[in-house]
Amino acid sequence: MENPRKGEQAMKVLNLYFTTTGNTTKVADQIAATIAAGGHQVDTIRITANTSVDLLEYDLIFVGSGVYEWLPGKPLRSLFSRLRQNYVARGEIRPGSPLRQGKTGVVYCTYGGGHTGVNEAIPTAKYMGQLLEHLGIPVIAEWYLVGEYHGKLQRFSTTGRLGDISGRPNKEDLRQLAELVQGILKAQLPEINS
Ligand SMILES: Cc1cc2nc3c(=O)[nH]c(=O)nc-3n(C[C@H](O)[C@H](O)[C@H](O)COP(=O)(O)O)c2cc1C
Repeated sequence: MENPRKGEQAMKVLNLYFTTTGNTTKVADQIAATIAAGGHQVDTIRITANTSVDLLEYDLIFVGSGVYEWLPGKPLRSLFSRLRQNYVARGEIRPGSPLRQGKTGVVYCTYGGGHTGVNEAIPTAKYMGQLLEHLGIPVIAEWYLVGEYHGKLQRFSTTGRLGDISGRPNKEDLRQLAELVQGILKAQLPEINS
């Protein structure tokens, strides 16, 4: 685990996510735990209709959602639409989207892939990444985690393109996720590894 060195500033991390059936919560919880164990401050926010947040207050931003009809959930899309308008009004989204030094984004989704596999999740990750990139925050990773279907669509958990995805994300998925998060933390503090 990469802890910030003594005297080195811990990062301020945003862990913003949307879920309807709980799979993405498991992922967001693992991200939060891994970041906190790395000695950084993390704000975890589950998006609802009333969520407000300023992405520009953070050094490192994780945004995640389940995939619903190929896109993030509506509350996330509404939030991103409000934020985009707000940042345009504040002059924070500029032509050419100049890069902001010291800011980094990661987007991820949990998806069932019942019809076309990961292809139906890609629009979700790309959608979420665009607000960050418009703000000049580079998206350095897109993660696609398999998430079982709950409720009426449950049968797709065993009959879809990805085979039997019951119980996912499972322990092993979350273990691998923690390694990916550690890799992102390492990438933010390269001097520690030199
Ligand atoms: C109403 C609904 C629509 C869904 N649509 C898609 C879809 O278009 N593509 C896909 O890959 N998975 C789809 N899924 C599966 C979910 O993306 C997957 O189970 C995800 O992990 C759900 O995240 P959550 O539990 O955090 O809400 C859908 C699930 C539901 C309940």
